Amino acid sequence: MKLTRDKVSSNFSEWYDWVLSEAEILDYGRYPVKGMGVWMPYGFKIRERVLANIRNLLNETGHEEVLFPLLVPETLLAKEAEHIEGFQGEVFWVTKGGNEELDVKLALRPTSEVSITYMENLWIKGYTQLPKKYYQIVSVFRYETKATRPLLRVREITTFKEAHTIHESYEDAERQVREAISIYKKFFDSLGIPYVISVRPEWDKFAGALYTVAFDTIFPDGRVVQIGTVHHLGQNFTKAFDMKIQRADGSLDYPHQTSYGISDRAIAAIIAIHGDDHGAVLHPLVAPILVVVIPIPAKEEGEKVKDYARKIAHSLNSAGIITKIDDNEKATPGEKYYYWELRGVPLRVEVGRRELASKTVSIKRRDTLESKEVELNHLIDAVREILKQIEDNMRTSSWKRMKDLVSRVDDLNLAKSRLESKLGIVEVPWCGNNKCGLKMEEQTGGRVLGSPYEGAEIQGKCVVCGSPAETVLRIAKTY
Ligand SMILES: Nc1ncnc2c1ncn2[C@@H]1O[C@H](COS(=O)(=O)NC(=O)[C@@H](N)CS)[C@@H](O)[C@H]1O
Repeated sequence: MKLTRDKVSSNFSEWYDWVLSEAEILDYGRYPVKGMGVWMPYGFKIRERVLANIRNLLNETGHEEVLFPLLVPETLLAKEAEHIEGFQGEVFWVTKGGNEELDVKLALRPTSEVSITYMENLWIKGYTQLPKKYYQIVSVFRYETKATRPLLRVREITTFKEAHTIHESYEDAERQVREAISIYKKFFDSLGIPYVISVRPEWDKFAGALYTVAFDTIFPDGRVVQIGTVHHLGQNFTKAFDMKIQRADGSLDYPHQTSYGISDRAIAAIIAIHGDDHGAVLHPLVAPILVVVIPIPAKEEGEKVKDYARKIAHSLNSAGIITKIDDNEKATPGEKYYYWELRGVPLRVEVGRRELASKTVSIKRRDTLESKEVELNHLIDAVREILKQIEDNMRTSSWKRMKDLVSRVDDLNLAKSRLESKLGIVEVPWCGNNKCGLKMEEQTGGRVLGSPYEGAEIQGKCVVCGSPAETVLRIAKTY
């Protein structure tokens, strides 16, 4: 399937499904429950490496991993009015145990604010225990009624990395929002995934939040995907649970909370944004195999070539560079190239009689498909250096591709036509009035992502009402 990566291509969706199934990452659409797929061994290893990455970032910033029950009683979920209202249509309910009707129906958690606040109310009595930063990496369930898509819009999110924090003051929770944003920046930067950070509009914040800050990225088809969100919850949930703590000045008050989460969409972004015509291009940080060694069969000296290949694989593995040798007799080198390129292995080492004779190896990069000859005794350093170059190249090229799809326009019709032709994100001057913001969605057919979390240059006139702009609003076609 020919797919030009840089053109905003309509068959991105087919490419995406093709890579996930052909590379045996995820078997999606065949398991007999809509919106749920099966992680296959290779994909499961990618998933484990992504989770290890976010775990490290959370653990080194004082977050403590916990594990809450999957089932949430309706009485808890209903505590925070806006929250239950927002999730009402998205909850899977358990209503029976064996042959008995349950007296209180139980939700499969769609997210865990109410479960965590309920238990914090038992655990936390005073400000000396604060702040607390918990997180869990669990499955959450949402009865999505729009078309489901593997990893992007599923009914079981299997890698929901949700963090929940609690603080003595609004300001300390605000500081935590900033910390969460810097953690998510590090996470996406380490994977070379580009993003814009926006404060979601009032009408599109998380149900139960004071405000929501979201990370959005642009997929190769030009559509925008929300890949992470950070919410300041204020006292909404602690008031709903009547949870008061003793403050430093001795007064009793409701503590303030935040929550933030990244779902399977992070893996969807790694596959979609870095992939190419040959399949996945895996980031070295999450690739289950970093180097595949392929011996080129030779009539004479065939055994020597294989020994040479085995020696190379052994020295790379001993240096901690996960390497696999593909000495499958039944496949030709060309078939092996196709097989491992589809799976996005960052480096391929080809060794034949020529390399044996000259004590060199030929290294082929998966990201640029460039080859280079390397002396055997420089192999380890060369591989390490090239893996670093791959990381840098993946990040810079994906940021450039995204930046080319973000444009500033000062006219609503131009914004509409831009979204229809190029998709991506348009930024228009905005007076800050929600009425004007909603009008922009109506008139462009796009969705308002919100205003830049940081660094908006404020100039021009609101494209709807003409009054002086306070900031810009980002509009896009989203998943
Ligand atoms: N059906 C879905 N499939 C895949 N990812 C989803 C789905 N619904 C939401 N997400 C992702 O999950 C992230 C967090 O979800 S959320 O509703 O915005 N926020 C929360 O649930 C908060 N409790 C923070 S953990 C979103 O940013 C979005 O990227």
